[in-house]
Amino acid sequence: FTMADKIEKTFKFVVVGGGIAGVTCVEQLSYSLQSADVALITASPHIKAVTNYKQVAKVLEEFDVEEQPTSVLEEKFPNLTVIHSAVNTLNTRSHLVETADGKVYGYEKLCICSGARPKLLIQDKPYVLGIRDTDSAQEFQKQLTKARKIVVVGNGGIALELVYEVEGCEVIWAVKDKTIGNTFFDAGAAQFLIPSLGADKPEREAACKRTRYTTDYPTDGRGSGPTEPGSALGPDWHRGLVLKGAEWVRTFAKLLFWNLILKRDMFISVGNKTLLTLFKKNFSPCCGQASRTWPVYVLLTNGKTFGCDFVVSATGVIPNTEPFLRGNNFALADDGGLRVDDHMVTSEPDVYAAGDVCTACWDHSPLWQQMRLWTQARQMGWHAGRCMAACALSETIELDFCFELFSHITKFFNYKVFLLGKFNAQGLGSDYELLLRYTKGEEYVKVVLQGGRMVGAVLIGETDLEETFENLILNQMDLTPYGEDLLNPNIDIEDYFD
Ligand SMILES: Cc1cc2nc3c(=O)[nH]c(=O)nc-3n(C[C@H](O)[C@H](O)[C@H](O)COP(=O)(O)OP(=O)(O)OC[C@H]3O[C@@H](n4cnc5c(N)ncnc54)[C@H](O)[C@@H]3O)c2cc1C
Ligand SMILES: NC(=O)C1=CN([C@@H]2O[C@H](COP(=O)(O)OP(=O)(O)OC[C@H]3O[C@@H](n4cnc5c(N)ncnc54)[C@H](O)[C@@H]3O)[C@@H](O)[C@H]2O)C=CC1
Repeated sequence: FTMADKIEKTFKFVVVGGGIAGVTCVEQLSYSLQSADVALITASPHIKAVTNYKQVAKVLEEFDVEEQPTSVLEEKFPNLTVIHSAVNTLNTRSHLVETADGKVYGYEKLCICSGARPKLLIQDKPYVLGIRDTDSAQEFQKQLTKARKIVVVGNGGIALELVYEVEGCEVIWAVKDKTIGNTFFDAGAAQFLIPSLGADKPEREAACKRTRYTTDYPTDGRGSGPTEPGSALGPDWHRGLVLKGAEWVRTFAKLLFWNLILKRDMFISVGNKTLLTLFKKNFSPCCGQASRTWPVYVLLTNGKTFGCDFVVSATGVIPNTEPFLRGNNFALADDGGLRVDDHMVTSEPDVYAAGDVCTACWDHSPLWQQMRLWTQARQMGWHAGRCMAACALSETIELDFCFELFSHITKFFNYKVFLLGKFNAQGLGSDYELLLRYTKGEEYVKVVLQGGRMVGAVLIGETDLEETFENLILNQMDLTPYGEDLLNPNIDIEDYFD
């Protein structure tokens, strides 16, 4: 039998993936073309739905995200069919997909929103864990309850959240950069945040304009199995999870080894007896661990060795492209994502992609860059849905305004964080100026100026400057006359520019 002999049904639109990109795409399609047959094929039993969407400013947005049963979507959109299975094969010439249960579906237009998975340093469960979906977060939590010491490798969003949240367990944080949080922060911001690592956490968290993610889900055994990747966790994923180690104490050691830097040469020897014995021969004990043996040892490129209960590899993501590549001719970007143009179209006819699986390869606005984030997954899914519908109706649409300016609202170490535009002067070379305002423990404000115009900003703490700064970046006003007054705390900057 060829795939074509087994076709169950042909849909006008098929979207693969029930994460935020896929669900937003499906919603947009079902809403714009109510007579069209739409199918959502997803490996996970629940979908991620955006709720309480609010536009904070022109591009800054916030929303809650809830994990919901797929029936909620089907009830809302009568033209939608949800198929619970993973896509195993795609044939772009015949416009067919085959799922893991052997069923074949035809499509006129397809959107791939299959997300990404952790780029682990080494695959070796349960000694090396990645965190992506609800299952992997629960596995991490389970392992942590038995752990005395863990090594966290990576310096991005997940590592930052983990080293702050984990309690009752010694944490060794292996960082290959000179400062912490390198994917979001420069050295100044890192310096501002470091004291929070040693400090007690506040009893009640500060109110925060941050996207909220709900990890509540029915405990009816419908959780996705280990072979089915679930959707990525998002903001607040650690809320509701107790992240405590075996030693239930409040005072715990958090070791920051700035010089523990390692990457390519990092070697992880996992519970294999031979390796362990060999390894122990050269093992130079540190941190008072001489008398213990550990399930796993980590040798860092600075020559230091650490034993621990397990390693968290928080070292970025790899787009989930594999099932779609065989037999097709997709152009891939250097980061492994499916290359898409400004209409979210891949290099294969009638195939679109959105969210973490794709790489935005259009000419970006000078103030935007792709980062694999929740907000961008929503924006891309929405834009892909609009483009697919417009194409079916022979209409043309422009790239949406949200891609004009990079914006991200989040929270680290219990501080509100707003990132705007070229917040770390990305790609500006040396042709920029920085203005800084820094109040220890309260706020960190950084403005990136180029030719007297604001092109980026980092706001940490309760600054209330986000809307004004977003406006100043978007309108590209010449700020030279204001000089350093721009950040003068005694001047109400909002009145200034009204
Ligand atoms: C721990 C963690 C914390 C995060 N925190 C934040 C944050 O604070 N702020 C923020 O902006 N972003 C955050 N992110 C990133 C954010 O979650 C992702 O960028 C976003 O969820 C990506 O959405 P997506 O729809 O592209 O992919 P995903 O959410 O990964 O969804 C992919 C979907 O595709 C399905 N799928 C995969 N393969 C197949 C297949 N072959 N067939 C059928 N279905 C398939 C999966 O089951 C899933 O439903 C975080 C990520 C993690 C892991
Ligand atoms: N609050 C937020 O906005 C959050 C966002 N996220 C997003 O979720 C996704 C996954 O998060 P992360 O895994 O933290 O990815 P990331 O891309 O944010 O960070 C990866 C980190 O790993 C480091 N790294 C890579 N290879 C390494 C190696 N071999 N050895 C040591 N370090 C290495 C990189 O320098 C980088 O610091 C990202 O897209 C991230 O933006 C995650 C958590 C919170």
